[in-house]
Amino acid sequence: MPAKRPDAEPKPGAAPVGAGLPAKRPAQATELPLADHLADLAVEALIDEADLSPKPGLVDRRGNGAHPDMSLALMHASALALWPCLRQMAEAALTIGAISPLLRATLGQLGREGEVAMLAATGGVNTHRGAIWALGLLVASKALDPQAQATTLAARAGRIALLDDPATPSQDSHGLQVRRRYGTGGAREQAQQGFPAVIAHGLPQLQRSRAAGASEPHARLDALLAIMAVLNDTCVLWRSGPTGLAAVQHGARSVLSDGGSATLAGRRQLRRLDQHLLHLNASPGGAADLLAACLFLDKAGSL
Ligand SMILES: CC(C)(COP(=O)(O)OP(=O)(O)OC[C@H]1O[C@@H](n2cnc3c(N)ncnc32)[C@H](O[C@H]2O[C@H](COP(=O)(O)OP(=O)(O)OP(=O)(O)O)[C@@H](O)[C@H]2O)[C@@H]1O)[C@@H](O)C(=O)NCCC(=O)NCCS
Ligand SMILES: Nc1ncnc2[nH]cnc12
Repeated sequence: MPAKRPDAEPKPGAAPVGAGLPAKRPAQATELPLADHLADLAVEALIDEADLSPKPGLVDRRGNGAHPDMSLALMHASALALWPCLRQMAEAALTIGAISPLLRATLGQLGREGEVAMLAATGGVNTHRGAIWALGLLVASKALDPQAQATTLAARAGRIALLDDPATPSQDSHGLQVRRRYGTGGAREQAQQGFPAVIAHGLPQLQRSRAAGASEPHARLDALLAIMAVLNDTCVLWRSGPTGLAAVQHGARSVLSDGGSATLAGRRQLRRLDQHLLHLNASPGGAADLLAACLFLDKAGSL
């Protein structure tokens, strides 16, 4: 959880937290400005994703997976460094009030500033570029319509992503190089289509696994696997090409078809997948970002 901020403190003389409210209502939802609350939820989703273990090929509580330049502490530092940028994105959406070229340009500028903050916090390592993109759009979408549920939020985020940002630098990213080489879409297209990997796969799997009695960490691991099974992850393609992507997608499906991470057979498949990905130097970093988006939508979609 991010550190509690000064403006989260009750004002002197204010009614005690929860006074007159049903006992279980989260105090934070009623006390904080919406932009602060959405930034808190987004950062919490990033930290929950990083902590979740055992994730194949990724940084988690066990170690740095296929990323010699990352660690769990670095992921946490990166997530916390993104709070101001995510808050400003929500604030911009609240102020501008509608999907428009101005909102797109403002989010683009804030996103680039967020990337600078991330790189400063990590000493130049790209820990969360895809997450800034996905969560930035989703936080803005929720700020535009605080009552909206997950599917509507993701679809509206997609409409923002479809707008051009004239200030987008013509930098040759890994994602663009992969797109040229293999003809697949990446983070941009996933957002523009309304995050189908999350809405049609990650979130339903999260709910199915919970309903089947899986613990919360197992349900979240299953949601990650459901995303991995369908995503054209440019992080995987960049590092290990179509062979790596096939291994990720096939391996993730095998865990789920063997009963998921809560079963002994599923855990055996998961261990095999982790070893295989480390051998290939493959990392499903894009799927990890989308798991954070899924966890954000799970909470923000039911506020
Ligand atoms: C539109 C942008 C997302 C840019 O996209 P593009 O594809 O051009 O750029 P990339 O730099 O490749 O970043 C995309 C990141 O998105 C993640 N990702 C990959 N595939 C998907 C997918 N199908 N769906 C969703 N998300 C996906 C992925 O992030 C993770 O991978 C990171 C590590 O990747 P990489 O940099 O390749 O690093 P390594 O493999 O470690 O490299 P080596 O060590 O081998 O050198 C990991 O940390 C995760 O974060 C991709 O990295 C968007 O970013 C953009 O336009 N930004 C500009 C500002 C803006 O407009 N912001 C809007 C704010 S709302
Ligand atoms: N847990 C993780 N490990 C490696 N790259 C990531 N990008 C986002 N989350 C990640």
